[in-house]
Amino acid sequence: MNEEQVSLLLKSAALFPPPHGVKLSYGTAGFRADASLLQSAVFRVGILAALRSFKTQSVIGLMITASHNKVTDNGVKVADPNGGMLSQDWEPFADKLVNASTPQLLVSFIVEFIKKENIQLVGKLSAEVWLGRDTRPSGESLIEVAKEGINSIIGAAVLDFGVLTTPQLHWMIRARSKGWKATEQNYFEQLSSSFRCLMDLTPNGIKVNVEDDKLIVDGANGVGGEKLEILNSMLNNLAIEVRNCGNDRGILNEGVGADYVQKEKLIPRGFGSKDVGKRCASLDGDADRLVYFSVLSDLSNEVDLVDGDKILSLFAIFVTEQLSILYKGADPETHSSYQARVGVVQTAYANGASTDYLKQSSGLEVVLTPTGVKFLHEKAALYDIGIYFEANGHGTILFSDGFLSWLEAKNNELASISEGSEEQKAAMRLLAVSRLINQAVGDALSGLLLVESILQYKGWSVHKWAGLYEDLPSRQLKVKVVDRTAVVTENAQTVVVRPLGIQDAIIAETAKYPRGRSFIRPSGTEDVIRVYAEASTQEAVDNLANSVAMLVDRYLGYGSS
Ligand SMILES: CC(=O)N[C@H]1[C@@H](OP(=O)(O)O)O[C@H](CO)[C@@H](O)[C@@H]1O
Ligand SMILES: [Mg+2]
Repeated sequence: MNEEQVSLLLKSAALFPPPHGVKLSYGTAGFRADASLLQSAVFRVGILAALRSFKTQSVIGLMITASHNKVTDNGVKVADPNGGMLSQDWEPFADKLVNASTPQLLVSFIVEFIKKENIQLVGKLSAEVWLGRDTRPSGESLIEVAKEGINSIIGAAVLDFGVLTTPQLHWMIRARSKGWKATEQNYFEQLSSSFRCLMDLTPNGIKVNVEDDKLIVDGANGVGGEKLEILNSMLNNLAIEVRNCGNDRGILNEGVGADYVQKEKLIPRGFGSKDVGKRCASLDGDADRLVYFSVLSDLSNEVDLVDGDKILSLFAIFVTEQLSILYKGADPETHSSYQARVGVVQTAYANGASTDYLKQSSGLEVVLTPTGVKFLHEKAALYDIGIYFEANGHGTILFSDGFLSWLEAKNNELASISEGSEEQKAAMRLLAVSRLINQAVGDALSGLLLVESILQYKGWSVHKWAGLYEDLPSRQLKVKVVDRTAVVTENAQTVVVRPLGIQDAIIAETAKYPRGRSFIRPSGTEDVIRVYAEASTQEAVDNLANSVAMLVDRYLGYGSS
């Protein structure tokens, strides 16, 4: 690094000192905290994004969002050129950068890192970072801080796209690095045209009166509602009513949104007895999560939840069905030349009934990873068609390049010999799915359109779908502790290895309940320990979850030391 660069960094870093006594970690999905604590972190992630762009010689994304967290929180995360999360081997550098206590230390870490990574900051090479933010009020000023960070690396350019959903930015970055059209408008066009294509391929005989069959969407008072309205205006074969758009004084994620509906299993604000039995969906604050639900009765606030596990099951059913249609007509030789490997990926939060269902009914390979999309995505990418979902509704489908080129060729071949045949339609459907679904990252909007087209294709109501299998009763709780980093887990985060003794206590407690299962882990996005429990009845699972929460408090709570 030359002198000019060093002095620019020292000068600008001095404007954004890190808050005293706050240690931040890149966590499950970037740095998150109360927005007032984030200026320094965002500035430094701006630097990191510019360096990442120099290193990869591709456009990098930087998103300001705290997703489902409360409106006063915010966060920052980086999208890599493939549209996925920041490569995990850069996370320790991100932690080091953000927690450096002085500008001098910050600069010395940067110097050391660019040497280690052999990043060339000089010569003809340049860098470019694209910015997006959700609708949090603090986002406006944090975006400006991110720009300061990026601009403090000489040769780095910045493009600010304003308010976007997180998956839109990831999609745009992926499209850009593949040399495709990459604007927000291109995103809407690709989603709407591939959705239309899927709807056109719906088998004859399914007559749908779209007005009677309206989908009602809870936008979490965030960015998703307004973007869905735009998408909706480009579709003419689906009726969507969006509520909780954030323009009716509702507060982001407060009593609304996918996280609330999935974790509390209660109806979001703005929904009520008038909606009993209707097909409803809920997005989270940055629209990368999607769950469906129906209002159970006008006497209670409870929902019949159709969570990420059931979306995963629906996608798996559809994909395997299309593959078998495609293979049926193929001569055995061609067929054996490409046997697509299909795999599904879940986390320990997946309802046990869903895992059983997927294994038994579809015979698919089911893999478990730790929580966090970065882990699921990585595993799903190992298949020709990898479908991953977290129970909370974050997930997508990944298609391998090899499979897609085979599929394109197959489609062309079928079009020339048997245009309009069932086999060719199956090929076209799978191709349309690969364009509709956001292959960069889980995306509530593209996921929603895929769900809608599959329900139409199958002629299924939300109730029929919900009845694929019955969820085991489950409960999630959060416990505030002195130091959540004291909890160390292994085995896809299902076994606690520190503090000593607590795992045995959890096992002993769980053994008291038929079909009992419980685990704890530190949240990567909130300052809490999460408790998950499952058992054969709701009463039993509530007791189990409460007992485990008490164990957490005994071992780690404020009275524990
Ligand atoms: C139980 C749960 O839903 N955890 C969520 C939540 O992470 P935690 O590390 O559990 O706070 O936010 C992540 C980012 O959105 C998401 O990937 C993850 O699934
Ligand atoms: Mg989110």
